[in-house]
Amino acid sequence: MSLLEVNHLHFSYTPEVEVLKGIDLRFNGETTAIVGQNGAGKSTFVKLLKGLLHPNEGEILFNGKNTKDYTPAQLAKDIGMVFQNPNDQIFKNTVISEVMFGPLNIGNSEDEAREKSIKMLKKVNLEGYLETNPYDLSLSERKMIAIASILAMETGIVIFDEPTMGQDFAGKQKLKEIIYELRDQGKQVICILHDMDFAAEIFERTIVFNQGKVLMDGPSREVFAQKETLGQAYLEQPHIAQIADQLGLEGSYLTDEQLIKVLKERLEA
Ligand SMILES: Nc1ncnc2c1ncn2[C@@H]1O[C@H](COP(=O)(O)OP(=O)(O)OP(=O)(O)O)[C@@H](O)[C@H]1O
Repeated sequence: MSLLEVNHLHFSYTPEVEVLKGIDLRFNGETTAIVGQNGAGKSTFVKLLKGLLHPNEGEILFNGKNTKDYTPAQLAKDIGMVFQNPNDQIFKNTVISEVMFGPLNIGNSEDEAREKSIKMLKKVNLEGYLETNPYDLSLSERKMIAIASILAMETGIVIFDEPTMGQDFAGKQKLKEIIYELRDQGKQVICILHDMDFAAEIFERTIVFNQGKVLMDGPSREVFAQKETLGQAYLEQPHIAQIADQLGLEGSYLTDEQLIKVLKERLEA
């Protein structure tokens, strides 16, 4: 039994346009990137996983049980989702009350919620801003507040919608640390990304959405090696793979380290 199982999923916002056109996927713990051009249906898909939208056809099973048989409160304990735009998520007037809202909402005591929230705010380097209004901070800091809020709920599944958008190098390094830590804790991480370099470097599995369907699904190394198929979804290979291609190297290169190792070996030979 898969942790999350998606069968024959169809979804439309309006009767004229079908946004998801039959998705079948299983999630069994591997860190997973979802990529695809704008409008491919990625955000819609994760909103369905989180139970914010409901399928028109097909089903989503969490631990073998249809998500429509869970209440939103039950699902909230297990599936956390960081929205693409933190302004859609943040509504409290201090950082600490914003982060505590989720844990309190799923039944943590005031003390537990505060303790978990401070721990997560430390993780994103915002523990110095507990009483600050989130809207007095930058957008990238608000993104980190939104991330801390979801992490503080300690859900087994964590979904990120575009977490790298607007983050500088340090922010991306922080995200990388967080994703690795969640993976090491045995949590299911699913992450929508436009940054192919980040997807290729960090995620074990990559799913490519194209026009409401799954175009590719597999180990990131295999998916990102397929330049032509990525092109069909208007996606580019990660930069490292492009450089390796231009150098005429065979094989799949996803990280600087992999490419540097091979180049050193060649120079030394
Ligand atoms: N609330 C809505 N009502 C009607 N149509 C919507 C709504 N939200 C999204 N859509 C449409 O559904 C399609 C898929 O949108 P979705 O946001 O899921 O794509 P996406 O792959 O996440 O794109 P992006 O990378 O730009 O976030 C798009 O054509 C979009 O315009």
